[in-house]
Amino acid sequence: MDNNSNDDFTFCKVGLPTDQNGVEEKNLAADIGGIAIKDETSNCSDSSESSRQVASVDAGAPAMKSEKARSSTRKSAPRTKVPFEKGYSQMDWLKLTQTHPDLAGLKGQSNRRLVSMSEVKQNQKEGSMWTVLKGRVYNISPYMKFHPGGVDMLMKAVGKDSTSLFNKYHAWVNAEFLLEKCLVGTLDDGEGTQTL
Ligand code: HEM
Repeated sequence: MDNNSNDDFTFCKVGLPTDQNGVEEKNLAADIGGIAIKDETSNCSDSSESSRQVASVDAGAPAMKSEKARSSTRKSAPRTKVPFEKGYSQMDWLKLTQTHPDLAGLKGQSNRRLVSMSEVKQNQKEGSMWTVLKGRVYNISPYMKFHPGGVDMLMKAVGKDSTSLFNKYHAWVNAEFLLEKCLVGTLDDGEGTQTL
């Protein structure tokens, strides 16, 4: 995979909006694999809505929902976005989802199956960290280092239903799209595992 920094993209450009720290402004617009992603603006260390950065994926499946939806659902959770490590930007994640053959770790098993909560709890190891989000079960292990809120925050989701935590911090984020390739199955509310 090409790790050229010119390809790097993040939902949040870390640093000051102006060049006060010598941080170079660069055009983050990119077009990768037919998905055009625009960087429409400045910085996210400022908590005001007007200066928030908005990212959109022009492929009919936006990674984040509309600004209107974001402001109407937003609660007062603190902003704690972390700088991404080189090679772990959101653009890098999108590239990985397009190239990796088995991010969910299904090993040939179908993801159209019901998964029990006890099975979710059993998957908390490196490489296989499951969480429940809006009734779906995902292996979030591969997404860990790509999570803009940091590994520690995402670790809180492992082995449990993270829907309320997810909504508390960012109900506007389109996890169905971001984690599409990490889908393991659908939560079986009534326990017991069976094929759909
Ligand atoms: C399980 C799937 C999750 C996905 C796909 C996901 C994705 C994201 C994305 C895309 C952002 C950037 C949002 C933005 O720029 O506005 C973000 C930020 C963040 N996430 Fe998550 N997240 C997940 C779970 C969680 C959980 C469970 C927590 C808390 C325990 C959490 C805490 C945060 C925090 C604190 C930020 C930084 C918020 C900000 O400053 O705007 N995330 N996450």
